[in-house]
Amino acid sequence: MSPLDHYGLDQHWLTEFEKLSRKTILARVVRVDRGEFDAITDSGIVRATGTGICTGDWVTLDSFRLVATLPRQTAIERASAGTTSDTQVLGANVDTVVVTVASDTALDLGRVERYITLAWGSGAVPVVAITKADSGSVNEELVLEAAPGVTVCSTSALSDGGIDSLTAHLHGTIALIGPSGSGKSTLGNALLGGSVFATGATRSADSKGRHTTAHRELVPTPSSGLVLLDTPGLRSVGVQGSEDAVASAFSDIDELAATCRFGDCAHEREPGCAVLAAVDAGELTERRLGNYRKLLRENAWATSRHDARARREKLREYKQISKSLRQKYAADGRTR
Ligand SMILES: Nc1nc2c(ncn2[C@@H]2O[C@H](COP(=O)(O)OP(=O)(O)OP(=O)(O)O)[C@@H](O)[C@H]2O)c(=O)[nH]1
Ligand SMILES: [Zn+2]
Repeated sequence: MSPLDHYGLDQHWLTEFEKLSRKTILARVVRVDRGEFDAITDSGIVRATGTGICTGDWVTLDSFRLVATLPRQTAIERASAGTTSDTQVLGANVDTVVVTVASDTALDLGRVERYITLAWGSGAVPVVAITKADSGSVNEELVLEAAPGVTVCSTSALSDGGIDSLTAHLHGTIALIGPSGSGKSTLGNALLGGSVFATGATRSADSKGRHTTAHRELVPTPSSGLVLLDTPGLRSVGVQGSEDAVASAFSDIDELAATCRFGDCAHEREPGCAVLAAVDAGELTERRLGNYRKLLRENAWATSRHDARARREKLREYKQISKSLRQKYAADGRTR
């Protein structure tokens, strides 16, 4: 058996690889540092050079240099905070995104919805894991308001509670995402059956947690055939570029909207609005509808900002071309 088999190698990647040059070797990116990365190959972990890749990517190498990145099947991308319109890829080729929600922290349903939107937007399937079920009051029923149609499992890494039933819902490459201190690394270790990821003691006063996972690293589980990707706690999660992801995360509202009287109903005050009727009937909370609108707005804004940047880059390119053409004509003029 090749080490790659433990890192999620399947027929899809073999087929993709066969389309490329046979002189290279197939590898999967396990960990990325500045300009360098660790990758697993047929003959174990190697250190290679290259940029533009992220943990989870399938790549080809030639003498420890990156040659090509195979097309990503999924990518967890978040809009980075601040004024740029850059996105940050947190992990590639992830099959299941486990969103961790700590039972001992005040439940923030809006944040859960945000993470679930991020997960659907990646192309992977989200699963919610309530962590620290041994100490806290957040339960599955409470979380389901923010996650209709999504599997929600209560777990405790201390007592091993719920780990097996969570594992039953996982397949392939798993990414753990959630706020700092929400128990991602501890859950990851429980899934691995050992201590691989560094865990941190939370500051008990505010339960905010210190950042303990500095690197995103792929680790195969010995028994269940899963590959785990631990991510650092995220302070902010911007969503962008995917109205479909918002529609998936809010499938209940999406389904209601299909039965509104007007096809272009904005669910503000239109007659025959099924969404507002559901709010009136107590079937949908104002909070959830409000967050749905907010994520749609944020998504539209990020997309337009992205388009504006693309236009600026195009313009800069044209200016560069016309400048070099002017120089060329000027030079031609002199020699003529
Ligand atoms: N009681 C209890 N405590 C837990 C459980 N899981 C995690 N903790 C504690 O919660 C704290 C944070 O856990 P981590 O696993 O480090 O959290 P994290 O999400 O990986 O944090 P970052 O790496 O900072 O993003 C640690 O003190 C853990 O011991 C659990 O099931 N029960
Ligand atoms: Zn409506």
